[in-house]
Amino acid sequence: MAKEFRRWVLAGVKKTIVDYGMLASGDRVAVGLSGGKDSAVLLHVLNQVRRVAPVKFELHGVFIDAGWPVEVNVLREFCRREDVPFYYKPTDIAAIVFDIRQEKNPCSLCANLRRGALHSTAGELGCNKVALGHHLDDVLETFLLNLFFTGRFQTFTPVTFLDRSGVTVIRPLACLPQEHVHELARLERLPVLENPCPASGRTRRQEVRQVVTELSARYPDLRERFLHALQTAGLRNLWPARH
Ligand SMILES: Nc1ncnc2c1ncn2[C@@H]1O[C@H](COP(=O)(O)OP(=O)(O)OP(=O)(O)O)[C@@H](O)[C@H]1O
Repeated sequence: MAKEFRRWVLAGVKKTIVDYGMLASGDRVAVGLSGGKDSAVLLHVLNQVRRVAPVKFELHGVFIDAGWPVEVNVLREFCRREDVPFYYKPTDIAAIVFDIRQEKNPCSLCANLRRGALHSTAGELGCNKVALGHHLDDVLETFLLNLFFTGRFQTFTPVTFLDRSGVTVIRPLACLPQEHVHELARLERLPVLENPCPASGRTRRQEVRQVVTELSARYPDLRERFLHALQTAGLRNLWPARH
């Protein structure tokens, strides 16, 4: 059963990679490791894809240290086990967000700074791609966050080319619901670090996550329907721009 599940997840991720043309021969991919389950699964699964894929690409694990105490050696050891080089980048992000800027809603600034540091570190390492561990629940939550708080239809895309840094961001787990990502992390006993962020657990994203949990108890196919809607959305079905 567990073997079947592993195979099913691997096949799903491979399909997403092929469907969206995420990887090509010669790619050097910086895999953003946050210490959380999602990015641990991302590295583990990409490494399996690497072993069987017809295209040859490299993986590099990258951890951006925002300035909170974390057990970085756990990530170093995880990368060693996966036989992937590990890079550690110290930064002052926590001090900028909480002490200097004293942000009331710190999450988006913190995420932007971490992402900026990850892209520039990828560039320093000669990586042309950055892989992030966002899964289908993240895509849905981001869609709802944008709808509820900014009035826009907008969410992460599976592949995004960034003009400024010249790197391409890929999200190989984008079609996989969170419960499957977490189940694989459990089965494979992947390392998970405690999130030391003081804002963790009381964010708008947590609020929307609760909404998704409630809605999916009532409409169990919600995530799959949302994914289908995203993959088949046509502008014809939306309103035209106003004159
Ligand atoms: N400190 C970091 N260093 C490197 N990459 C990071 C870092 N923080 C986040 N990332 C990357 O960005 C993705 C999305 O970040 P986010 O903070 O939303 O994490 P998450 O959805 O809780 O996922 P995870 O379970 O991996 O922490 C992560 O999956 C990871 O690939």
